[in-house]
Amino acid sequence: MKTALSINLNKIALIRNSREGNFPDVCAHAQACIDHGADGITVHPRPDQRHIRASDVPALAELVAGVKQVEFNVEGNPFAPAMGSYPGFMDLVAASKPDQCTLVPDSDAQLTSDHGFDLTQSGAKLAPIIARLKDQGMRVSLFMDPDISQIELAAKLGADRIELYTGPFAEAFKQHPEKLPALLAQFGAAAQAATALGLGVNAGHDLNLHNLGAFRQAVPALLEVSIGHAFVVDCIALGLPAAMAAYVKACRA
Ligand SMILES: CC(=O)[C@@H](O)[C@H](O)COP(=O)(O)O
Ligand SMILES: NCC(=O)COP(=O)(O)O
Repeated sequence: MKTALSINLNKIALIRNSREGNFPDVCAHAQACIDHGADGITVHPRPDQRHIRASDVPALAELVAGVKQVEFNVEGNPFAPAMGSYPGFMDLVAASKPDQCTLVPDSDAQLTSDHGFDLTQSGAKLAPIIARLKDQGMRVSLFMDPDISQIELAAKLGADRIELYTGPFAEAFKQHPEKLPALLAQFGAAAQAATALGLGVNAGHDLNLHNLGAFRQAVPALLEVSIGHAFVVDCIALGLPAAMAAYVKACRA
Protein backbone atom coordinates (compact mmCIF):
# COMPACT_ATOMS: atom_id res chain seq x y z
CA MET A 1 0.00 0.00 0.00
CA LYS A 2 1.18 3.51 -0.81
CA THR A 3 1.74 5.92 2.09
CA ALA A 4 0.92 9.55 1.29
CA LEU A 5 3.93 11.84 1.63
CA SER A 6 3.20 15.23 3.17
CA ILE A 7 6.22 17.52 3.14
CA ASN A 8 6.63 19.76 6.19
CA LEU A 9 7.99 23.19 5.21
CA ASN A 10 8.78 24.54 8.70
CA LYS A 11 12.52 24.48 8.08
CA ILE A 12 12.26 26.38 4.78
CA ALA A 13 10.46 29.10 6.74
CA LEU A 14 13.14 28.96 9.45
CA ILE A 15 15.83 29.87 6.91
CA ARG A 16 13.66 32.59 5.41
CA ASN A 17 13.07 34.15 8.83
CA SER A 18 16.79 34.52 9.43
CA ARG A 19 16.80 37.52 7.05
CA GLU A 20 14.42 40.25 5.94
CA GLY A 21 12.44 39.47 2.80
CA ASN A 22 10.98 36.29 1.34
CA PHE A 23 13.93 34.07 0.45
CA PRO A 24 13.60 31.13 0.38
CA ASP A 25 9.95 31.42 -0.63
CA VAL A 26 7.83 28.87 1.27
CA CYS A 27 5.07 28.83 -1.38
CA ALA A 28 7.59 28.28 -4.18
CA HIS A 29 8.99 25.33 -2.23
CA ALA A 30 5.50 23.95 -1.67
CA GLN A 31 4.90 24.14 -5.40
CA ALA A 32 8.24 22.47 -6.16
CA CYS A 33 7.46 19.62 -3.74
CA ILE A 34 4.04 19.17 -5.34
CA ASP A 35 5.57 19.25 -8.82
CA HIS A 36 7.92 16.47 -7.74
CA GLY A 37 5.26 14.20 -6.33
CA ALA A 38 4.31 15.32 -2.79
CA ASP A 39 0.83 14.18 -1.79
CA GLY A 40 0.52 16.91 0.79
CA ILE A 41 2.04 19.96 2.41
CA THR A 42 2.32 20.19 6.20
CA VAL A 43 3.11 23.18 8.39
CA HIS A 44 3.26 23.51 12.16
CA PRO A 45 2.86 27.21 12.95
CA ARG A 46 3.91 27.83 16.54
CA PRO A 47 2.67 30.87 18.49
CA ASP A 48 6.17 32.38 18.53
CA GLN A 49 6.20 32.06 14.71
CA ARG A 50 9.79 30.88 14.84
CA HIS A 51 9.35 29.28 11.41
CA ILE A 52 5.96 29.14 9.72
CA ARG A 53 4.11 32.41 10.29
CA ALA A 54 0.36 32.76 10.58
CA SER A 55 0.52 34.80 7.38
CA ASP A 56 1.99 31.81 5.47
CA VAL A 57 -1.06 29.65 6.15
CA PRO A 58 -3.71 31.29 3.90
CA ALA A 59 -1.30 31.50 0.96
CA LEU A 60 -0.36 27.83 1.30
CA ALA A 61 -4.02 26.85 1.72
CA GLU A 62 -4.88 28.64 -1.52
CA LEU A 63 -1.95 27.11 -3.38
CA VAL A 64 -2.76 23.56 -2.28
CA ALA A 65 -6.50 23.98 -2.85
CA GLY A 66 -5.70 24.59 -6.50
CA VAL A 67 -4.04 21.18 -6.91
CA LYS A 68 -6.19 18.07 -7.21
CA GLN A 69 -5.46 15.23 -4.77
CA VAL A 70 -2.88 17.18 -2.78
CA GLU A 71 -3.78 17.94 0.83
CA PHE A 72 -2.90 20.70 3.24
CA ASN A 73 -2.23 19.64 6.83
CA VAL A 74 -1.85 22.21 9.60
CA GLU A 75 -0.47 21.01 12.92
CA GLY A 76 -0.61 22.80 16.23
CA ASN A 77 -1.83 23.15 19.76
CA PRO A 78 -5.49 24.19 19.78
CA PHE A 79 -5.13 25.56 23.33
CA ALA A 80 -2.24 27.89 22.54
CA PRO A 81 -3.41 31.47 23.05
CA ALA A 82 -3.23 34.24 20.48
CA MET A 83 0.15 35.93 20.68
CA GLY A 84 1.18 39.05 18.73
CA SER A 85 0.22 38.46 15.10
CA TYR A 86 -0.52 34.76 15.80
CA PRO A 87 -4.32 34.59 16.10
CA GLY A 88 -4.48 31.24 17.91
CA PHE A 89 -4.72 27.86 16.22
CA MET A 90 -8.51 27.66 15.99
CA ASP A 91 -8.92 31.08 14.31
CA LEU A 92 -6.01 30.38 12.00
CA VAL A 93 -7.45 27.13 10.65
CA ALA A 94 -11.04 28.42 10.59
CA ALA A 95 -9.89 31.08 8.15
CA SER A 96 -7.89 28.73 5.89
CA LYS A 97 -9.76 25.43 6.19
CA PRO A 98 -6.93 22.94 5.59
CA ASP A 99 -7.90 19.40 4.60
CA GLN A 100 -6.52 18.09 7.88
CA CYS A 101 -5.79 19.57 11.30
CA THR A 102 -3.35 17.63 13.41
CA LEU A 103 -3.74 18.62 17.04
CA VAL A 104 -0.48 18.48 19.01
CA PRO A 105 -0.09 18.98 22.77
CA ASP A 106 2.97 21.26 22.61
CA SER A 107 3.73 24.10 24.92
CA ASP A 108 5.26 27.10 23.19
CA ALA A 109 8.52 26.67 25.09
CA GLN A 110 9.19 23.28 23.49
CA LEU A 111 12.08 23.02 21.05
CA THR A 112 9.99 20.59 19.05
CA SER A 113 7.12 18.12 19.57
CA ASP A 114 8.10 15.38 21.98
CA HIS A 115 4.96 13.56 23.13
CA GLY A 116 1.42 12.68 22.18
CA PHE A 117 -1.77 13.65 24.01
CA ASP A 118 -2.70 12.29 27.39
CA LEU A 119 -6.43 12.12 26.70
CA THR A 120 -7.31 11.19 30.27
CA GLN A 121 -6.23 14.76 31.07
CA SER A 122 -7.21 16.71 27.97
CA GLY A 123 -10.01 14.61 26.41
CA ALA A 124 -12.89 16.64 27.85
CA LYS A 125 -11.37 19.92 26.63
CA LEU A 126 -10.57 18.46 23.20
CA ALA A 127 -14.04 17.02 22.48
CA PRO A 128 -15.71 20.35 21.50
CA ILE A 129 -12.62 21.40 19.57
CA ILE A 130 -12.67 18.22 17.49
CA ALA A 131 -16.40 18.63 16.87
CA ARG A 132 -15.94 22.26 15.79
CA LEU A 133 -13.14 21.46 13.35
CA LYS A 134 -15.15 18.60 11.86
CA ASP A 135 -18.21 20.87 11.52
CA GLN A 136 -16.00 23.27 9.60
CA GLY A 137 -15.16 20.46 7.17
CA MET A 138 -11.67 19.54 8.34
CA ARG A 139 -10.36 16.04 9.04
CA VAL A 140 -9.02 15.85 12.57
CA SER A 141 -5.96 13.89 13.58
CA LEU A 142 -4.53 13.68 17.12
CA PHE A 143 -0.80 13.41 17.80
CA MET A 144 -0.46 10.27 19.91
CA ASP A 145 2.05 7.93 21.47
CA PRO A 146 1.64 4.23 20.58
CA ASP A 147 -0.51 3.54 23.65
CA ILE A 148 -3.63 1.51 22.90
CA SER A 149 -5.62 2.74 25.92
CA GLN A 150 -5.04 6.33 24.78
CA ILE A 151 -5.92 5.47 21.18
CA GLU A 152 -9.24 4.04 22.38
CA LEU A 153 -9.96 7.44 23.93
CA ALA A 154 -9.05 9.18 20.64
CA ALA A 155 -11.69 7.08 18.88
CA LYS A 156 -14.29 7.91 21.56
CA LEU A 157 -13.59 11.63 21.07
CA GLY A 158 -14.52 11.38 17.39
CA ALA A 159 -11.09 11.95 15.89
CA ASP A 160 -10.74 10.80 12.27
CA ARG A 161 -7.10 9.83 12.49
CA ILE A 162 -4.15 9.66 14.81
CA GLU A 163 -0.61 10.71 14.00
CA LEU A 164 1.80 8.38 15.78
CA TYR A 165 4.71 10.30 17.31
CA THR A 166 7.75 8.54 15.86
CA GLY A 167 10.51 10.38 17.76
CA PRO A 168 11.35 7.44 20.07
CA PHE A 169 11.42 5.06 17.09
CA ALA A 170 13.81 7.36 15.18
CA GLU A 171 16.02 7.69 18.24
CA ALA A 172 16.17 3.91 18.71
CA PHE A 173 16.86 3.40 15.03
CA LYS A 174 19.89 5.67 15.31
CA GLN A 175 21.21 4.93 18.81
CA HIS A 176 19.59 1.80 20.25
CA PRO A 177 18.88 -0.82 17.57
CA GLU A 178 18.44 -3.42 20.33
CA LYS A 179 15.20 -1.62 21.31
CA LEU A 180 13.76 -1.66 17.80
CA PRO A 181 11.95 -5.03 17.73
CA ALA A 182 9.87 -4.23 20.82
CA LEU A 183 9.23 -0.65 19.74
CA LEU A 184 8.18 -1.61 16.24
CA ALA A 185 5.87 -4.27 17.65
CA GLN A 186 4.35 -1.59 19.90
CA PHE A 187 3.79 0.79 16.97
CA GLY A 188 2.39 -2.05 14.85
CA ALA A 189 -0.07 -3.08 17.58
CA ALA A 190 -1.11 0.53 18.21
CA ALA A 191 -1.76 1.08 14.51
CA GLN A 192 -3.71 -2.16 14.26
CA ALA A 193 -5.87 -1.17 17.23
CA ALA A 194 -6.45 2.28 15.72
CA THR A 195 -7.52 0.78 12.40
CA ALA A 196 -9.88 -1.64 14.18
CA LEU A 197 -11.43 1.35 15.97
CA GLY A 198 -12.03 3.12 12.65
CA LEU A 199 -9.16 5.58 12.98
CA GLY A 200 -6.83 6.29 10.08
CA VAL A 201 -3.14 6.15 10.97
CA ASN A 202 -0.57 8.84 10.11
CA ALA A 203 2.93 9.14 11.53
CA GLY A 204 5.66 11.69 11.87
CA HIS A 205 8.66 13.13 13.61
CA ASP A 206 12.26 12.52 12.64
CA LEU A 207 11.35 10.06 9.91
CA ASN A 208 13.97 9.93 7.17
CA LEU A 209 15.21 7.92 4.19
CA HIS A 210 17.00 5.45 6.47
CA ASN A 211 14.26 4.64 8.96
CA LEU A 212 11.09 4.98 6.88
CA GLY A 213 11.23 1.49 5.37
CA ALA A 214 11.39 -0.28 8.74
CA PHE A 215 8.54 1.82 10.09
CA ARG A 216 6.31 1.24 7.08
CA GLN A 217 6.98 -2.48 7.26
CA ALA A 218 5.87 -2.58 10.91
CA VAL A 219 2.81 -0.38 10.26
CA PRO A 220 1.36 -1.60 6.96
CA ALA A 221 -1.84 0.46 7.26
CA LEU A 222 0.08 3.73 7.37
CA LEU A 223 -1.94 6.33 5.44
CA GLU A 224 0.38 9.35 5.62
CA VAL A 225 3.77 10.45 6.84
CA SER A 226 4.72 14.09 7.35
CA ILE A 227 8.43 14.73 6.99
CA GLY A 228 10.32 18.00 7.20
CA HIS A 229 13.57 18.18 9.10
CA ALA A 230 15.42 15.32 7.42
CA PHE A 231 13.88 16.13 4.04
CA VAL A 232 15.28 19.67 4.08
CA VAL A 233 18.69 18.37 5.16
CA ASP A 234 18.59 15.86 2.29
CA CYS A 235 17.67 18.70 -0.11
CA ILE A 236 20.97 20.38 0.82
CA ALA A 237 22.95 17.31 -0.19
CA LEU A 238 20.85 16.03 -3.08
CA GLY A 239 18.85 18.99 -4.36
CA LEU A 240 15.08 19.14 -4.02
CA PRO A 241 14.13 17.10 -7.11
CA ALA A 242 16.39 14.19 -6.17
CA ALA A 243 15.39 14.34 -2.49
CA MET A 244 11.72 14.31 -3.48
CA ALA A 245 12.31 11.36 -5.81
CA ALA A 246 13.97 9.41 -2.99
CA TYR A 247 11.18 10.14 -0.48
CA VAL A 248 8.44 9.39 -3.01
CA LYS A 249 10.11 6.05 -3.73
CA ALA A 250 10.41 5.29 -0.01
CA CYS A 251 6.68 5.88 0.41
CA ARG A 252 5.71 3.66 -2.53
CA ALA A 253 8.06 0.73 -2.13
C1 LIG B 1 4.03 17.30 15.33
C2 LIG B 1 5.36 17.04 14.78
O1 LIG B 1 6.00 16.08 15.07
C3 LIG B 1 5.95 18.00 13.82
O2 LIG B 1 5.16 19.04 13.50
C4 LIG B 1 7.26 18.45 14.30
O3 LIG B 1 7.12 18.77 15.63
C5 LIG B 1 7.81 19.58 13.53
O4 LIG B 1 7.77 20.77 14.26
P1 LIG B 1 9.06 21.66 14.36
O5 LIG B 1 9.55 21.86 12.95
O6 LIG B 1 8.58 22.94 14.99
O7 LIG B 1 10.07 20.93 15.19
N1 LIG C 1 4.27 15.69 11.94
C1 LIG C 1 5.65 15.55 11.75
C2 LIG C 1 6.14 16.54 10.79
O1 LIG C 1 5.38 17.28 10.22
C3 LIG C 1 7.56 16.63 10.47
O2 LIG C 1 8.39 16.29 11.50
P1 LIG C 1 9.98 16.32 11.21
O3 LIG C 1 10.24 15.46 9.98
O4 LIG C 1 10.34 17.75 10.93
O5 LIG C 1 10.60 15.77 12.44
